[in-house]
Amino acid sequence: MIRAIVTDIEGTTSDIRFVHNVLFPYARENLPAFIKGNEQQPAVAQALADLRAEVNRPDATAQELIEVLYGFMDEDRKSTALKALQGMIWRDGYLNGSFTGHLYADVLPALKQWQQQGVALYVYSSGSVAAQKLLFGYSDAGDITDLFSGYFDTHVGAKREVNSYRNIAEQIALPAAELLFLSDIHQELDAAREAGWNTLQLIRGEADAESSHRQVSGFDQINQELLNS
Ligand SMILES: CSCCC(=O)C(=O)COP(=O)(O)O
Ligand SMILES: [Mg+2]
Repeated sequence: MIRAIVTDIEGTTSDIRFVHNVLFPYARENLPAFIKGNEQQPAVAQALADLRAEVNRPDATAQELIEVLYGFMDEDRKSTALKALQGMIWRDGYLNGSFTGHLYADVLPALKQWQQQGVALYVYSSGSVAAQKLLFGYSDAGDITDLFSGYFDTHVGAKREVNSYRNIAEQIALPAAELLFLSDIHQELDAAREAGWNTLQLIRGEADAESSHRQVSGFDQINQELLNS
């Protein structure tokens, strides 16, 4: 019996094109001005210190770190420091109405139904917890953050590592066999399954022939039978 569902965002609740064509370019364009204008702010200073440690360059200047961050963005590196800074930059974009967080049409009705059935809902994304709360707080359907009981980011570990799912299960305080992870990426689902979790793959676009996970094309296909099986 599934007692908690943990969902990925990009490619699962939300269109990958929203992340790659709207969020990422917005962070890119605003990065230099944001760093230069805010580098003394404690949260920004902490992220820059984490980045210096990550690249083992303790004396790197803000300008040098901006170059590092552009390199990370080019390779879509899931660096915790980069993700923290992107989330801070996106905040302005959500607040000034530049965009709202994309949600597939099948997501909100399913989340509401699962919550009413007593299934606890969580988010796990490489995007920072702050960025996750912004996306769901300023979503196409308004603020839906009250649907979720908790949020996890790379502070619990990377999404393709088994230990990350062990850490999440420990924090949710449920056995892995009662947890379901929803993601579009089979390598993430492989890691969750190795940790004992149930898995379902969202196929929002192209088929994934290399996956051994059960697949659905939307949250509306995740019915009671699937949750109980
Ligand atoms: C909070 S939405 C932005 C997601 C993000 O920054 C990202 O890198 C998506 O990575 P994921 O591993 O969650 O697919
Ligand atoms: Mg994804």
